[in-house]
Amino acid sequence: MRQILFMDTTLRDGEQSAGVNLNPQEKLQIARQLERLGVNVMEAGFAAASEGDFQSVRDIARIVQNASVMSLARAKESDIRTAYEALKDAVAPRLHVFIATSDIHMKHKLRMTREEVLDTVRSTVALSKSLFPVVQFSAEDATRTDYAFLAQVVEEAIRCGADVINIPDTVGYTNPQEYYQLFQYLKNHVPSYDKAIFSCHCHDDLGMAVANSLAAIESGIGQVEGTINGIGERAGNAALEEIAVALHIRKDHYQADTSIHLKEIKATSALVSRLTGMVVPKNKAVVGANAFAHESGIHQDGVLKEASTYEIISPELVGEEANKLVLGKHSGRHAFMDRMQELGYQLSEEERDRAFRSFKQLADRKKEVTEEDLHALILGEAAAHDQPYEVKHLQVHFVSNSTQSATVMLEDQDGKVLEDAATGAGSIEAIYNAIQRILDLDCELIDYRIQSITQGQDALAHVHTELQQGGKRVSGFGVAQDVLEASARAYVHAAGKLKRLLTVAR
Ligand SMILES: CC(=O)SCCNC(=O)CCNC(=O)[C@H](O)C(C)(C)COP(=O)(O)OP(=O)(O)OC[C@H]1O[C@@H](n2cnc3c(N)ncnc32)[C@H](O)[C@@H]1OP(=O)(O)O
Ligand SMILES: CC(C)C(=O)C(=O)O
Ligand SMILES: [Mg+2]
Repeated sequence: MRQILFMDTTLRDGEQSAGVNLNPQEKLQIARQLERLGVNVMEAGFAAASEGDFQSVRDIARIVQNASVMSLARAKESDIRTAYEALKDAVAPRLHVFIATSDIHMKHKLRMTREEVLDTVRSTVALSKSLFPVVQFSAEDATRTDYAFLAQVVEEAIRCGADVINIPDTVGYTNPQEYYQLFQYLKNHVPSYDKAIFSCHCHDDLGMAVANSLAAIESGIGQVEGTINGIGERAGNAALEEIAVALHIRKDHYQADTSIHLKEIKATSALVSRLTGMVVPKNKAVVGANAFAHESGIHQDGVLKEASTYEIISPELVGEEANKLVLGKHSGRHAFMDRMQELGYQLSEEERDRAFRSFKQLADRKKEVTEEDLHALILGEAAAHDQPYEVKHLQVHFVSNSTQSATVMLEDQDGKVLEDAATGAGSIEAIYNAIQRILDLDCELIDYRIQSITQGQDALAHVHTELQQGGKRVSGFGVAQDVLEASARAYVHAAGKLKRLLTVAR
């Protein structure tokens, strides 16, 4: 198995994401975590860019023991010497010197001829090599560079001392097949190809950064570059965690090893997201919140029987706690019953059917049915089945700044339907008056409490009531998504008990 080196540039190219600005402490925190992750090289910054960047590169160079620390530098003597000052205390310092080689960049940005660029490559790579044990040279915008000229530049860079040659797809322009062929071309047209390690560096403008990186690896290169969570300039860089996991899961295909401790992936991703403020999309591969979540009944059933039916990556592999079977409207009985058992409910066949029906009704209205919902559901079911009356229908007419009216329909245990209407100062009072009329009660509401037991806009409401009449005091509760419905259920629960007690006492 060949070894693929991982060069992480979260702290340099990643920080080039619009709106991201890491302070030196935050960069140190990320650097420590990258070391734990096991990257071979970390690009700590661009030392000549600012005083703050210089300090960060120097601080990181002083603490990192198990990875090479690198700074970016333009092909300019002053940038190279500044990087040298920042990196001189590193255990394994490395310089990354770059210049653009595409006609577009040379003509419009650098305003240099090919000959001038070649001369600059020779002199700056040689200077870099006189200061650093390891020099990486990048031909910026390589994928839009004339291939013959690129081969010439690369040969000169290796001849002048470059140890690593990076062929960046700076603007995310290439595709897997073309990038693969470009490395093949260089292998065949750069005489000193074998004297350097070739590296890929991809951007995601066309959404192909990871695929392009994997194609480069297939073409035989030794180093891959990218960032955690794929953050970076414009659409970002290749996501290193995705590449590491792809190489691991498809080892049969890529036949390559890495030094990445996959278990550190989740922690690294979370830290980078928190400190940069770049939120990881839920559906992002490997580290998204939904990466190990199954919602549909058929998938959940498969995963419960054998996880590999729908999971090619086990969550534990990347430091994620466990997969998640999200209960929602696409879930089936297997997942529902599995969760019920997990929550400690031993339900009879009949209770199970009833609970599953209620769950499906709730799931139709709610994005995700949470554990609290399930407890509430069972609680509500229990309440509904230990009482003489059930709310069948509720209609409330609300008029602002006026008396409210409600029509309530109840069903008793024999299936008899009872209905009445009443008014009240508020909607709940109107409902309660209607229920009192139906049950022929003249009770006092001692306590009424409402609580949201689940989270979000579609949370379930839990209402508690206490009623008193003729020296008898009873309580009841009701659960529903709608507050008025939960209130009606809670009142009917208590009123049913009260009616029973008063009848027995007579
Ligand atoms: C593909 C990449 O990601 S490259 C890295 C990009 N990262 C950054 O630019 C972040 C840090 N950059 C900075 O802080 C600033 O741009 C600095 C400090 C580097 C330079 O700032 P300034 O001196 O004000 O120059 P400015 O950024 O406006 O322009 C860049 C200059 O560098 C030149 N240049 C660009 N790339 C290179 C290179 N690889 N080698 C030599 N010169 C270069 C440009 O031609 C331009 O030169 P000019 O001033 O003679 O026209
Ligand atoms: C500095 C270089 C390597 C770069 O980030 C790019 O070309 O994308
Ligand atoms: Mg880049």
